[in-house]
Amino acid sequence: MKNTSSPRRIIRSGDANNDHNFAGTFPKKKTQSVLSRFRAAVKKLEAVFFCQKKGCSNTDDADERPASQVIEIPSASTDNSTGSSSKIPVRFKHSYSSVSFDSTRSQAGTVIYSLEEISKATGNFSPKNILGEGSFGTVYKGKLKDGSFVAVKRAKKEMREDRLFAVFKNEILTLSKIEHLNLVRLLGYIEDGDERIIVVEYVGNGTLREHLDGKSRSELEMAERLDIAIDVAHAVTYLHMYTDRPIIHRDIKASNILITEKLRAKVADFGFAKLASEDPGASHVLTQVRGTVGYVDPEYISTYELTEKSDVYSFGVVLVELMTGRQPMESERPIKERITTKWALQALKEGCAVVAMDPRLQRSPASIEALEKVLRLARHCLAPNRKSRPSMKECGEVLWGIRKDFREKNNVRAVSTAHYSEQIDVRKDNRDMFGIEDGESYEFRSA
Ligand SMILES: Nc1ncnc2c1ncn2[C@@H]1O[C@H](COP(=O)(O)OP(=O)(O)OP(=O)(O)O)[C@@H](O)[C@H]1O
Repeated sequence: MKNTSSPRRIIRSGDANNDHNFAGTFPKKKTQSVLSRFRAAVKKLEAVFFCQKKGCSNTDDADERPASQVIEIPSASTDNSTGSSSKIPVRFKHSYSSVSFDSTRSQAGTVIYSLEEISKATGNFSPKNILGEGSFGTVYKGKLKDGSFVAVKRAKKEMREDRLFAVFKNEILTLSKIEHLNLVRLLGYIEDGDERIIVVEYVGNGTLREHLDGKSRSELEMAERLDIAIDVAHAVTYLHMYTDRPIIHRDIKASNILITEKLRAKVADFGFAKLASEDPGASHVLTQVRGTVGYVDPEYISTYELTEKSDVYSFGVVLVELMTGRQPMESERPIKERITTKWALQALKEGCAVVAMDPRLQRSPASIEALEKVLRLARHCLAPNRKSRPSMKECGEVLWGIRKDFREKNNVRAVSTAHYSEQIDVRKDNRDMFGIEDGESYEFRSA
């Protein structure tokens, strides 16, 4: 997701071609039934995938974005990054590969909408229905015939066809495999002429970044921030552990976390996601570096090796954002504060984490304790060596503990506050009873 201040994407080009494009196009017979069109599409993609596996083609990675949206880091001249896969150190305990599809599962519940239907739903893509702009294109709010709301992601026309197809396909195929309360649900898609549209669940309360920037109606207190962190941890744990093959999101960031009316979180934007190999022994995939500046695992940048721990690193950055309210990089700040993770973890180290606490958060012993614990977990997630980082599941468990302690301590406070307000109420009753005006001094003596 993107707003004007959102960080830029990284694409590191020219390295191993272990990633593959989805080439080809969907069939376009409009008379076909919705389901049979989707099946045909998946079959075609499977054919391409198997062809790639046999070495028929070795195209570049799927998810290039337009040049204006990405940073291209020149490929390193070291032997693992010359662009020749033969020079890449083959350290695959197991290998991750490009997406393969389970045609029966991936179709479940997905609808192929007609352009007319979606055009109508969005008021002919009216600017007043624009929810935001991303590197893929414009996102509109749509209202379907049944009255339900959807988010309509319409790809930019000027995007190069093959690149666009790849991003589009990656998002559809990844989303069609998943179903979790904390992940934005794919509802359907459109491929019609040069139109590429993805229809997803509408999440109506903005992004986490907007909330942290104070651009939304509701303030996020510590309790809500802990809930959101847990929701994201659950969503990513599900991607890493409970799908048929692990999925690495590769772009976990505050602007890709959508907030519901109840202030819970849903992770969105699967344009960069990757599926793991079917080989259960594999430990990583060699791939072009994708992600957003400030969130990308430095070990992934330097080795090109992608594992689930790269998502854990990005999650560590999000934890720091949640506690400080700041963006990962703030160039207007004094030098020491420009890289938010560094600044906040230094404050933690010096025993003054509260200095880095979001000024919007209420200060209480319970919230300061939660802040310190979350920053400690973030430090763990941000470990330079991925082996030292916790799994996403462990992050979720630690956060559960933090939330439990916070709630208990907060409840104690709430109870004592309630007791205090009860006393105040009693006093007020007594005032009323004795007709004493507010502000007048009074004294009650026990009988
Ligand atoms: N499901 C949704 N429900 C409601 N609003 C959404 C939804 N998806 C996206 N948006 C809005 O549209 C904006 C752009 O989203 P989009 O996913 O296109 O960005 P993006 O392509 O991920 O950006 P980038 O790729 O540059 O990170 C978001 O910031 C958000 O405000």
